[in-house]
Amino acid sequence: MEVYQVGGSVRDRLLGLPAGDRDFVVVGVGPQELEDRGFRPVGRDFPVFLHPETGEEYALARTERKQGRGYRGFVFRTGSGVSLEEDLARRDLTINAMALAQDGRLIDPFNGRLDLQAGRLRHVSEAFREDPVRILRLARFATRFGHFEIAPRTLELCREMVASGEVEHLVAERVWQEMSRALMHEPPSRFIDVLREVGALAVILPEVDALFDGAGTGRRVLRVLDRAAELGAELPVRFAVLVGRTAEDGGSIRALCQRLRVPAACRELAEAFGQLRSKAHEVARLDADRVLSVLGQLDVFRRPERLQSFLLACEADFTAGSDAQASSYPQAEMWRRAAAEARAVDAGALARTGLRGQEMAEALRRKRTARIADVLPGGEVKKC
Ligand SMILES: Nc1ccn([C@@H]2O[C@H](COP(=O)(O)OP(=O)(O)OP(=O)(O)O)[C@@H](O)[C@H]2O)c(=O)n1
Repeated sequence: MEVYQVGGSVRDRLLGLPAGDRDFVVVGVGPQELEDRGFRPVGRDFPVFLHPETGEEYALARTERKQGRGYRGFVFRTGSGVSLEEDLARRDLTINAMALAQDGRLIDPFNGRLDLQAGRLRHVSEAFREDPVRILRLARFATRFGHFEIAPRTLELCREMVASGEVEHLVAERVWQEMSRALMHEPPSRFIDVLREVGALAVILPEVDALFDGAGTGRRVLRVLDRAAELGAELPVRFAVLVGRTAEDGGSIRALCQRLRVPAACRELAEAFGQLRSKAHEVARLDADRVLSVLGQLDVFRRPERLQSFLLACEADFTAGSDAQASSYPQAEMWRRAAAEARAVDAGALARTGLRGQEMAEALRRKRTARIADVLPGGEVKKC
């Protein structure tokens, strides 16, 4: 049996990048022979096996052919008759379609190395069409390798795939998997730009796509996204600034997140950012009651860590782009101090004085607003 290292680990090795997971292709044997050698079958849809010692993935060389729509619509031919070249030919991009033989020889029938050197993302063959996830992967690689260009025919192919309705059948988990990885590269706006360029954004994130129709909100959102990346923001912050402003058109961030099965931490921050960003910027003009109400909406009493992410999203929003007056965000410090003061009120001590229910809530509110007022620039409590 012949064994070849294939896919992303070969690409990254040629780029001199640290090795991630290695994948292997096995040629010249069938599934039974691999099992006889102690490999454990794991693939539900494809014949993939784990090496008995290293646990690395070994797949039988296979060809795929599309049957029906969506991610599960594959039938494939596999077995000892499929060659390495046939296997490589059904892969997505030339830079991902190289193989390394055990003696160190590079097998590169589609000139992946040349494309890697030239900084070019190019599909291997028309078989690219078989899997719409590849559009997202293309956009992700374009983001990860920021200086790479996408071959015109590859872009055209993606547009044709979108036009044929293929992208509508993407499984939510796969979309989120690619998007969440892509947003962590720099600058993350490239991911959105590529998806827009091929028309896929309108299908995957129509709410975000719509921001590009009118007064420049879309471009502005992308600047904020890149600024969040510059500030070293985590995924929830990047996601929040990307989708937060879709609520302004009456859209529902919740519905968007449910559709894509976005994790709760990302969804909650996006909703908070969407609702509260303007108030956060204006803290100097808010009275203590309003400040307390925002802190309550952010749930900072039960989840103090949320404030930090929220403020980072707001900072990116406030300081992004050429039209920003400010490069710093002093509001963040005000919010932190206000939150610290509000949290310092001893609710337990109040409860021990015998206050209950509404009275207790009111007393707590008054104590908190009094302390918050001390650290606000105006220094006053609104009388109500
Ligand atoms: N939709 C897909 C997914 C994967 N592949 C092929 O399978 C290989 C392994 O895929 P995967 O491990 O998911 O990604 P990598 O390319 O290794 O990239 P990353 O470093 O981002 O994991 C890819 O290189 C590519 O040859 C493909 O052709 N089409």
